[in-house]
This record gives sequence, structure tokens and C-alpha cells, in this order.
Amino acid sequence: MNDIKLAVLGGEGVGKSALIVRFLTRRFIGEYASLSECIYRKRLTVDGRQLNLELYDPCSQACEGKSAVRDQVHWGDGFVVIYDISDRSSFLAAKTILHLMRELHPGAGKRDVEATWPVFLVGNKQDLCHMREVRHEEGQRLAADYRCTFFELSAAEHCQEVALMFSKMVQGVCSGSKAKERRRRPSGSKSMAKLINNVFGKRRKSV
Ligand SMILES: Nc1nc2c(ncn2[C@@H]2O[C@H](COP(=O)(O)OP(=O)(O)OP(=O)(O)O)[C@@H](O)[C@H]2O)c(=O)[nH]1
Repeated sequence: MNDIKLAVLGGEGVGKSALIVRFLTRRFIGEYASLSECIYRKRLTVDGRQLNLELYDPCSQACEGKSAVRDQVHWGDGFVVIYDISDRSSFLAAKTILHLMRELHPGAGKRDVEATWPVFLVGNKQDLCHMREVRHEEGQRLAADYRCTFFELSAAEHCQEVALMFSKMVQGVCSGSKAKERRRRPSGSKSMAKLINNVFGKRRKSV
């Protein structure tokens, strides 16, 4: 897989654009035009492989509805679900998105698929901890419930942590796709072996 698609989801104003822009430019820009959705593109080299990364930012469009989440689940290879630690309603929105994603994910309910589910839960605006409405442990618990990796950080203050979070997601998607290929290969070669056996087996019988 050389193209990787990441969808950055979450309620309104949680810092989706801020996190993406921080990752792409290393800068924190206070305000963003959020009138329409957009896809950012970046070329990356991971383990010597050239990757084309696409980051989907739904901007202020509602991304909690079932049909919106369905489109995003089908589009993306990996997902970053964000809430604002100083806004409890955004935490509930993140929970709704995770719930819908689990319902809509093609492998939902299958343990091995969920174990490699490329979904991160991110509590943003950690610099506003004096206004905190969502405890760190609540974020951890929600992430554990949905089998996703948890981060708490600040797009405003943490450049390295933001970069690390996105890099881990990209690596996770890459290794998940490798694992999927490995799982596919044995069954493919088994059915090929069966086919060969059938063909030669029949010939031998008829001789
Ligand atoms: N204090 C603080 N403010 C932040 C942080 N991240 C984003 N913001 C601010 O939160 C507001 C919303 O940020 P955006 O990045 O536009 O959030 P968004 O989720 O893309 O917003 P919509 O597209 O409108 O849903 C802006 O005023 C940002 O400056 C952060 O880590 N700390």
C-alpha cells in the first residue's frame, strides 16, 4: 500500500484543523476557515517506503451522523477521533463516532480485526487543563472500551507529540495492511494447492 488515507474526526471546534496543520507545517495557527471539508496531501518515507498520505478534515460539517461516518469508514485506512478536554459535549460526540464506527466497520466484532483497528482517540487542548471537563482516566477508559490507542495532547503546545501521534498512526496502518496480506496469502496458496491437486488428482485417476 503506497497510498494512506487518514480521516480526522470529532465534534465542532475540537482542533481537527489545528492538529493536521501542526503535523504538516509544525506550526500552530490560531484560526482556520472551516467552511468546507478538505483533504491535505503529504509525501512521506517510512522504513524506506515512499507513501502518499491523505488527511481528511471534515471541518465544521457534522461528522457524527451515521451516513457521514459510513462514508468516512469506507474512505479511510486509519482514523483519529478527537475531543476537547475542556468540553464534555465533544467527548460525548467522540463516543458517538466511535460507536458508529464499530457498528459500520467491516470487521466489527471479530477479535483479530479489532486488535489491529487503526483508530486513535485523542483528547486535545491539554494546555487548557485548568478548564478541564474530561478526566484523563475517562479518555483512557473510552479508548480501552473501543480498543483504540489513547493520546492526550495540545495542538497549541506540543509539536513533537502531535507528529509522533500521526507517525504512529501511519506505521499502524502500514503494519496492519502487511498483517492483512499475510493472513490473505496462506488461504490464497491453499486454494491454489487445492486446485492443482484437483487437476492432477483427477488425471492420475483417469490414467
Ligand atoms: N488552547 C488551545 N486551543 C486550541 C487547540 N487546538 C485548537 N485550538 C483552538 O480551537 C479552535 C478550533 O480549532 P480548529 O482547528 O478550527 O477546530 P476544528 O475541529 O477544525 O473546527 P471545525 O472545523 O469548525 O469543526 C481555534 O480557535 C483553535 O485556535 C489547543 O491545543 N489548545
